[in-house]
Amino acid sequence: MNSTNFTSSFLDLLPRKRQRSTDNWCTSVLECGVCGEQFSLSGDKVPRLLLCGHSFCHDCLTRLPVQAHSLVCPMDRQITDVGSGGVWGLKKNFALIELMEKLQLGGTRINLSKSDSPSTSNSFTFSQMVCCDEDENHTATLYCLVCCTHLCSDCSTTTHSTKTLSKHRRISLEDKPSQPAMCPLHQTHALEFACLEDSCQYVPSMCYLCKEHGKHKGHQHNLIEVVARTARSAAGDASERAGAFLSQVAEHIMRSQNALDRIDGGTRLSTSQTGVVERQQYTGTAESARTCVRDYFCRLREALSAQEEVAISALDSHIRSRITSLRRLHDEATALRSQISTALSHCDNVVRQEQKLTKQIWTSKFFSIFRTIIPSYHRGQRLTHWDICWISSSDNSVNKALLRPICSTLRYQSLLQRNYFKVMIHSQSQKIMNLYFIMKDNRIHIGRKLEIRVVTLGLDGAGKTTLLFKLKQDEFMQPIPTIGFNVETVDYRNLRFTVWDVGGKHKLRPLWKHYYLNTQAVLFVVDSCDTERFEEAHTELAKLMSEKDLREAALLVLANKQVGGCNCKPVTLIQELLWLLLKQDLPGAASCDEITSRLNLHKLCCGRSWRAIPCDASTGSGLEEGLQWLSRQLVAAGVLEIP
Ligand SMILES: Nc1nc2c(ncn2[C@@H]2O[C@H](COP(=O)(O)OP(=O)(O)OP(=O)(O)O)[C@@H](O)[C@H]2O)c(=O)[nH]1
Ligand SMILES: [Mg+2]
Repeated sequence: MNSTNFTSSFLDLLPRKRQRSTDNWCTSVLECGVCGEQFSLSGDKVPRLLLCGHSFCHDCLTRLPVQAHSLVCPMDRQITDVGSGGVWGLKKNFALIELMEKLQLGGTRINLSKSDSPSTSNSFTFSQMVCCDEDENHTATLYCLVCCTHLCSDCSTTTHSTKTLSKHRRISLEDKPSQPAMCPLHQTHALEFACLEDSCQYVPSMCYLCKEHGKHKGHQHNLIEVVARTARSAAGDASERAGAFLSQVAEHIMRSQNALDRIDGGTRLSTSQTGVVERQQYTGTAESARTCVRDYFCRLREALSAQEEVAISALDSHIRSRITSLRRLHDEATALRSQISTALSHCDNVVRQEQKLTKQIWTSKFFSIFRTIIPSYHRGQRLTHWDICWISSSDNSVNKALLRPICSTLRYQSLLQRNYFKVMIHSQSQKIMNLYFIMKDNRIHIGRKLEIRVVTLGLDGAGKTTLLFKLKQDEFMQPIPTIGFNVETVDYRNLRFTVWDVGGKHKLRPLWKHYYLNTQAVLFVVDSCDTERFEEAHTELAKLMSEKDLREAALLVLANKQVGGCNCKPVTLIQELLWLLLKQDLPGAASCDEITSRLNLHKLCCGRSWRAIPCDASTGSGLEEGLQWLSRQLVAAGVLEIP
């Protein structure tokens, strides 16, 4: 039945005098304002309520545009927030639904159906007043499914009073099926019962004959209406639960959407005072957090840049002060340099004058020496290479000037010794200038020092390193045992001794041979107190003396650890105490003569220039004597002569 039928039936219910005035009201209240179709109690045409109070059917609302979860009322443009659940989130217009239900139950026949047929779906049907088939004056309230008759209550009792007819099933007229379904096997009988047997393989609906005599005989069964009502109520419950669940889901969706909106932000519609709908952009918490972080780092950068400025300005001021002080120092240094230059030039002048003077002095000194030598020669005393020695040097300038007058003088003399003459010619031809005259102990030297290579050997603990440091620095030290070697240069008069001190431990002695080559003198140190090791010292010395590379080397045996460098034993209490305090030169120290004898030096060093000298590294006594002897021996051996 269409909407017009429903409206007219409804209006029939109203008092006649009100029918005309309420005509428009019924139309607007019971019909959707968008599609113009009547509302239904459920389904697509159920009325849903907007915030502004207007109701529209569900179907039309779903077709309206939703912007930012908001619907605009097609009537008055008011905004309704539908949330994330969409149209499903809108409340049904229960007042309208209740009204429609009351109209249905109000004694007047209202047929609220949800038929699938297009003609009846989604519409109410108000049936006409049905008369009782037995008596037209009666209004039918029952329908007999077997007789297919409309009956009032009284007529139903009277007509179906017999035993057979009383079994006819009669239903309320409201439940009368529009087209009663007929049994396919017994086409004159309606389908009244439903089979409840799970194992039944036949169609579950059955007629009376099927139940009593047919395939469903003996099966559990119930009335179709009862089964349908049960099923309907179960479906209703399920639908209710689904609806509740749906609203829960919608609520969750709405909450999550709200949370998302709070985080992300977005757009919302709002109505201004003038009634214009406006879009409003709002920011989420994420953007606020980003802004906070940006602000923080911005402030941090500003603070850093301020600190940078402060640091740079402090650095600048420090640099400025340093530059100022350095400039001042530079100026002072420049002034000092000019003063020193002036002083140097004065010094140069003085030196030049001094050199002239020196040259004259030396020339006259040489002449006097020559004058001494030459008369000696005249007297028959022969000049040997011991008396005159000539050493080369790279320093040409001064001595060339010195040699010239000497040479000329010597040429003038006719009585020159052969060696002497040869030396002078040699010097002229090669233009080598340093000159040494060694006249017995009376030496004169001009030029650089003579290099002498000396190696110090001896047993471990003899005092080699102590002696070396005493020679070099004139101080008594407590050295650690030497592993490897020490080397020092010691200047003595016009000589420069390069002294190699090699460790004397037993396992280091095989390394001694690497120091022999070009050695001009050997210092063999003996611990005078360690008498028990004299034999060992003798053995090592004997090995040394047999070395080919040391054949020409002078040997100086230093009997170390002797007080005052002499052989005296401690006789006074003070001497005794000194020995004990310094742990030197114990009373049992052997004398130099004893050491000479114990080491058998006379035999061991036969044919070589050697000497044994007592010494003391703590006081340095005996060292001067040793060096003096050594220098003489080297000169005597011709080590200092020009080859
Ligand atoms: N009483 C006394 N002790 C000395 C003297 N000379 C050295 N000594 C001590 O003897 C010890 C050994 O001295 P060093 O110079 O190390 O002996 P070394 O010959 O170099 O020994 P190595 O390096 O092992 O070959 C040290 O404790 C020195 O202080 C001395 O003249 N008198
Ligand atoms: Mg040493």
